[in-house]
Amino acid sequence: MGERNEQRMIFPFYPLWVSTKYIRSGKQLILGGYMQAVLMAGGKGTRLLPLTVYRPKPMIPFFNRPMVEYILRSLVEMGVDEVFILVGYLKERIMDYFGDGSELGIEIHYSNKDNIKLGTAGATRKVVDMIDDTFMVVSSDVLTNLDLKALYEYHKKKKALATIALSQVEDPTQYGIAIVDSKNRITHFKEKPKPEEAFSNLVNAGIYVFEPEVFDLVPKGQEFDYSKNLFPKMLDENLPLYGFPFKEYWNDVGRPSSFLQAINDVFLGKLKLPEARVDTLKGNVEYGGAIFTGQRCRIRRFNVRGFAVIGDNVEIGRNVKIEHSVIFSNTVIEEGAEIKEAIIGENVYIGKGVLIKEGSVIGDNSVIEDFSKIGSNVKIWVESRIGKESIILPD
Ligand SMILES: CC(=O)N[C@H]1[C@@H](OP(=O)(O)OP(=O)(O)OC[C@H]2O[C@@H](n3ccc(=O)[nH]c3=O)[C@H](O)[C@@H]2O)O[C@H](CO)[C@@H](O)[C@@H]1O
Repeated sequence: MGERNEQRMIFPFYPLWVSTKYIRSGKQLILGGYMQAVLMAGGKGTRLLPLTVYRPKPMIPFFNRPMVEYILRSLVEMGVDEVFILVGYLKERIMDYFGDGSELGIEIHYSNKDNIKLGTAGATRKVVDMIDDTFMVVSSDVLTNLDLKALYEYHKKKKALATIALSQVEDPTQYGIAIVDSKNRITHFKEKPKPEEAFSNLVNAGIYVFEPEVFDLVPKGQEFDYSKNLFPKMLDENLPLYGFPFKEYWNDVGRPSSFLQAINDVFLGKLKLPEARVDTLKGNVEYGGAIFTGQRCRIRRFNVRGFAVIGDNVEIGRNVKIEHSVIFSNTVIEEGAEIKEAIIGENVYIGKGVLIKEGSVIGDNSVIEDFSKIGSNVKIWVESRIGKESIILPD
């Protein structure tokens, strides 16, 4: 909003409907020819702690790129020209990495830099004055093969005021659930239902299309959420809120287990990431597993089962066994260590013969000394030091 006001001061006689972004970007003044989107990236990612102590959830590396980069690239691919990123928690990490968006070929602006608690719809409200036409809002947490263009066109065809992409899941209790009528108009919506209230397994996938005027329903400067406030309000007022059920891959990476699942799904070809460059390095694989490494790694012959996804500058000693695990950058794993279904943070030292069991997460900058054992589902906080031959068990 601030930016537009500034521009209006510079060009005080531009009629209101001429958006200044056309002037900035030199794009053609064709209605509908310029697409804008909003990316929600202010959340804390609490369920992924300790991985989110030093990085916001969207910046968690996924095949050595921030997770959010994939959805941003999908927006670019569908023709989006300008993205407003709603930042908050650890915003600098996002802003430093993506800058003005020129490397991705889009124009990026950041909003809610003061991290005011406005909720997702309230924070979008702040940038809506800069948006002239139908636009998309996407969560930065999701990895999906959903055809964003098809969703956008569906919204247009239905003449909806808002359309929610709906995925089908087995357990809907962690999500917002919707019931649609035969024309896919949403008739009921409930955020995070109790098991007995779970009347549908069609869930809000965190990807929406809106007409800007919907935001007249959103109070300025107040906390207002899409799922808890805006969608129920639209239903109360009988406004056209549509669902777009889709069957393509979708994973909202809520927990360490769903993060590992998403990695596995890339190797299985279920989740397609153009940038993932998944390779199987034959010769290093004893049981038949797939390995993906970043740059400048020093790796001895080691055993992989399932997969090992390894960041930059990682050192791995002899006879290490890695099974369905992810190792972030700058980490050292000494001889004979065994790591199973775990996520090892950045700049971690894992001593000789250390055993890390399934479901564990080791926070950044930690040291696990020789022959220690980390039990199943243990979260080791950042900067921890686990002395030699220690045993850490879950609660
Ligand atoms: C209340 C809400 O939205 N619920 C939806 C959200 O649940 P979920 O519990 O995942 O909602 P979160 O609050 O974690 O975050 C949703 C999105 O909003 C962003 N964010 C969050 C808080 C904040 O202050 N600023 C901000 O930008 C997050 O980065 C994220 O991209 O996504 C699910 C799909 O994944 C949907 O099924 C839920 O209906």
